[in-house]
Amino acid sequence: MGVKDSLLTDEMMDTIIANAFEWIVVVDNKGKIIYMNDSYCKFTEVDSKEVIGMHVTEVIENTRMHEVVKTGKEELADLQFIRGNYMIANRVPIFNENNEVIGAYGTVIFRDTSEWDKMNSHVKSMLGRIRNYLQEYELQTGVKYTLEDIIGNSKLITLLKEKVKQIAASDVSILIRGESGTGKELFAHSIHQLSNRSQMPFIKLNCAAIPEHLLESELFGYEEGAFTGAKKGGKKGKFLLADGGTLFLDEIGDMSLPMQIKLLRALQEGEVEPIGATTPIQVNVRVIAATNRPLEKMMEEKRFREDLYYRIHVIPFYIPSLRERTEDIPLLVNHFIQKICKRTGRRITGVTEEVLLTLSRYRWPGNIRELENAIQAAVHLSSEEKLTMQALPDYLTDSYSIPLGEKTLKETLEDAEKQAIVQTIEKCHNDKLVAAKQLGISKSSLYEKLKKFSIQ
Ligand SMILES: Nc1ncnc2c1ncn2[C@@H]1O[C@H](COP(=O)(O)OP(=O)(O)OP(=O)(O)O)[C@@H](O)[C@H]1O
Repeated sequence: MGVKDSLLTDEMMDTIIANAFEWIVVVDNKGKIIYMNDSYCKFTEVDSKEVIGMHVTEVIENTRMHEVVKTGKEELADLQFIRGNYMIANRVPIFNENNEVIGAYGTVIFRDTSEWDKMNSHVKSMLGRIRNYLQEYELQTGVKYTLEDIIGNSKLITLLKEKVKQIAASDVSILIRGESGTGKELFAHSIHQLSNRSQMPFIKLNCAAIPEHLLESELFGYEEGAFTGAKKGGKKGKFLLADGGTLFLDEIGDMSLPMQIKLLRALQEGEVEPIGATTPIQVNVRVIAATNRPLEKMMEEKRFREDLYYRIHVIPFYIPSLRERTEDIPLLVNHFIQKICKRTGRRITGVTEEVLLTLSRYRWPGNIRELENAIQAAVHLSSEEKLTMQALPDYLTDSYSIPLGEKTLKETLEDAEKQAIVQTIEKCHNDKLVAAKQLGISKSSLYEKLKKFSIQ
């Protein structure tokens, strides 16, 4: 709605601009004043009608408005000394449709830079306090991320963020599924941070990273002298460290069957028995588990226990891959550029259209982690203000080329067929009937192909 159609009348606009907190001056292309608002006139002790037509240098000390109409270049946040004070001035040229400068407008934001200094130091001290508080909170609880750290405005991510808010307080177990690098850990932290346990510890254990024989002592701890090599005083297990808080079991699909039994027992009984202990210890822990493994198939093959599955799968939580939400790529790219520039002191303002298109087309098997690494490499390689195709790692720009000479024609065609099937099923959110329709084949022939290519 334009000003003319709105309830705002021209008189109202005049009053607002005349008394605006900012001082405003408008000049023509010769530097002659055509408007100066009341508050600016009061300060410079001139009459708002009399100044019209005067050269701006006759009215305002140290002005550069007459220069801006000559250069056509805006000058932002410039310091200008007026009547004994440094002020912060913005000067912006005005162009006509032929791109000729027809004038300029200037604003002065702070009448006195001490106001600005005060405000600046106040903001800085607040930021410092918040940072200290966050560091302390991270140190005390282990929580590194909150929902605000999850970047993305696609429908899928927005819905997931809503779901986090709904389920965080419920205190039930959650199983987060999703490919590697999709942000499972970020979501686990955010759920804990929004739960009633947020002031208690968030403890992470990567079940795939710990050798089988050490996993039990990592989870449940041990008593002094429990085995040769045991530490003096024993060791607290992750369960006890997480008491009152949340235990995040990453890569739970990689846990061996004997460990699954022990974990299930601890979850069911609410108690753990450190190795070498004679009595169990009560614990109150919420478990958030994560995996990229096909647990249902593993259950069929008796590689994952059904009872444990149902114990941890109270609320399923699926994080879509990056290729299912390419709308998030521009925001993520900017986020990572800013993050990396802040860390390295580089000045990169964005990416070219071509780069954005390339990034949106790539399949991102390593998801957001891979995107972050690619941007990091590009920022380091770039000497331009915007990231260009030259700065992108080769594999991103070559991703559509066919590996000539490496595969037979039959294999190449099969690869393409497989890729088309996987992508379509993902796009249809696993609805095979819809996917078959989109691929132009029957449901039974889709199932045949899934079997042929061992697609789960
Ligand atoms: N939505 C997001 N916004 C910003 N950064 C993200 C987002 N999702 C993931 N990341 C970043 O991507 C990286 C991988 O995230 P994370 O470790 O949570 O993934 P994951 O799914 O747990 O991976 P894995 O299964 O390999 O453990 C981290 O550096 C994280 O900060």
